[in-house]
Amino acid sequence: MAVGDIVLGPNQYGKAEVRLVRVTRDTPVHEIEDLTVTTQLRGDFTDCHTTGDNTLVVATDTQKNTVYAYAKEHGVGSPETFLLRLARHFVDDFPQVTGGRFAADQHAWDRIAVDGEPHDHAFVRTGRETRRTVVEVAGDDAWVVSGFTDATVLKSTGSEFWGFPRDRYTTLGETTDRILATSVTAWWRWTGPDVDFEARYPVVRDLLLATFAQVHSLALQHTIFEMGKAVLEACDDVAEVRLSCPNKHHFLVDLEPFGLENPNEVFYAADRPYGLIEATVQREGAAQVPHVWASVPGFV
Ligand SMILES: O=c1[nH]c(=O)c2[nH]c(=O)[nH]c2[nH]1
Repeated sequence: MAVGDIVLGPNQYGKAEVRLVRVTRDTPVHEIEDLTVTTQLRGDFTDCHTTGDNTLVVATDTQKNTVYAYAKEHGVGSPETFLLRLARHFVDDFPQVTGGRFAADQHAWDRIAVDGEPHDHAFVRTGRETRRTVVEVAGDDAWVVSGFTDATVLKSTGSEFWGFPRDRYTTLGETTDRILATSVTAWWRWTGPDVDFEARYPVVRDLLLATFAQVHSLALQHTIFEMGKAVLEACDDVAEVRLSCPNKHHFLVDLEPFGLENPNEVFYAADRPYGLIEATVQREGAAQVPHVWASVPGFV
């Protein structure tokens, strides 16, 4: 092949955002699991792209059907386990599939309370954050990242911001007591695929949010580093943590024109612009896996 010939570069394909609701109804107390699943296969698909020969193409419709059939046959369980099981099927059962990317968002439901009791089969979607996972597979290797988006958190004190450089464009005042609010997007990479994800996910998630609450913040940068550090210190099965946090500014309203004092009580919650603070927290010298992070949405 001569230099300059047109060739196919990296590619993947699959079904995006398969909406799956699995009801477990073995007893009168039903359980629901609600996921949005994306499958993307990688492998020997050159002929399809270059000549239209579909001999090796596992149709995206088949991929979608497999998601539903696997939910019936194997149940869902943790989204991570569900994706690993799907990934192994596509890679092990189709020789042309060498790997892929598999992603799931989990939508949370609570039981509706009736007379103070949780109802057996009626649910309300919670406004909580969305749990997410991405699984990357290449041959026998698998990498799993878990995380969540849109966990909106606020502390009404315990946050300072001062000591920053001042130039002729600086108007921001220094403060030793402000509201700190953000919508946490957090992702962490597990050291391997053999993790009890259902047990470990809430441990990491709760630790991140508890650290947000407990750290006396000198900057949002300071807080998010401490959040990641707390997880790495407590969890041997987590290799690294990535956080993306918009600084949801709360500006003190000037009530002086109305003859009122405002000792950090009345704020204007600004929408835009917002500071966007992002960081990776990792173990020194640890091996990096940039190809996994390249497929995690929402990171620079
Ligand atoms: O926690 C903060 N970090 C910043 O970098 C910054 N910049 C700013 O204007 N406010 C803040 N707050």
